[in-house]
Amino acid sequence: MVAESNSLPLVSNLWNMSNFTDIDDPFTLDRLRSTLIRLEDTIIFALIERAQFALNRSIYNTGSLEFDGPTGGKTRVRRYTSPDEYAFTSPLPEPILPPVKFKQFLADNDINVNDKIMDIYVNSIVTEICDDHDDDNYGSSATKDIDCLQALSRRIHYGKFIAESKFRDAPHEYKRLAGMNDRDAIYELLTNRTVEKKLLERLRRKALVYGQTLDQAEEGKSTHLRIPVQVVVELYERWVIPLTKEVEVDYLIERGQKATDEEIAAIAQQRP
Ligand SMILES: O=C(O)C(=O)C[C@]1(C(=O)O)C=C[C@@H](O)C=C1
Repeated sequence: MVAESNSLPLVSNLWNMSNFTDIDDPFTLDRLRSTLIRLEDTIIFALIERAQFALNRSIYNTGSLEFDGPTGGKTRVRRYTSPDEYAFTSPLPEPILPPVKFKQFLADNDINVNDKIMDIYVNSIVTEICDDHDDDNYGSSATKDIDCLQALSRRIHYGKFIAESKFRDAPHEYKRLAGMNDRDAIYELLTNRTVEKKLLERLRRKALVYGQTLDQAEEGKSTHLRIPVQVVVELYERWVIPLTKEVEVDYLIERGQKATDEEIAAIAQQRP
């Protein structure tokens, strides 16, 4: 049996059934951006969860993170059949739930930057948020690592959906630039500096509020933050946004080069 899902659920977890069957077009830029905003919360809380444990350097020796704990379990409930979930381990066990038929939005592609995310996470992120000592909480630390990695991966690969939406808004222009393999021009065209600035300001406020222990009466005044605000903002500035844009450029190059003139005309008619 194949379960039906008319639209890609954007707010609930995608490997569950959709609550969003009544949304006409779940792929407008505004809707997609609202998912990115919600994922900010997921990422900040995942980092806070990880930061309660020490760095425990030894768990990052080759092979240590390749365990079948949460990844295996979530695979069984079809997490990685969802078009915005990319597993860090393989091979994956077969899901025990029937497959969901997701509405096709993305063009076929095999863009996957999980190796880069893993490298950056291990060498530049977890080292910033955790105290550098060993507290023996290896299992808990690794479990929280998987949560952080999976949330970051989902956010960054969401760039494909954003890119497809942008492509449909300006198909001729993206096809032309992709035809010239002009990555820089595509990068400029997809960049929205106002959105990025607002995002970083919002993130600063969220990290400040979510990171508080609330052991002081007045909100916003707590001196005990569970994670440094600057680390969260820099994480986005240095890694999350640039990697999302890299995914977007990769996707748009492939998308534009493969699109036929007939397809471009049809898209332009749908989204004048
Ligand atoms: O919201 C968009 O338009 C995106 O492409 C996403 C994003 C981001 O990573 O947050 C990336 C590029 C834009 O400059 C703005 C924001």
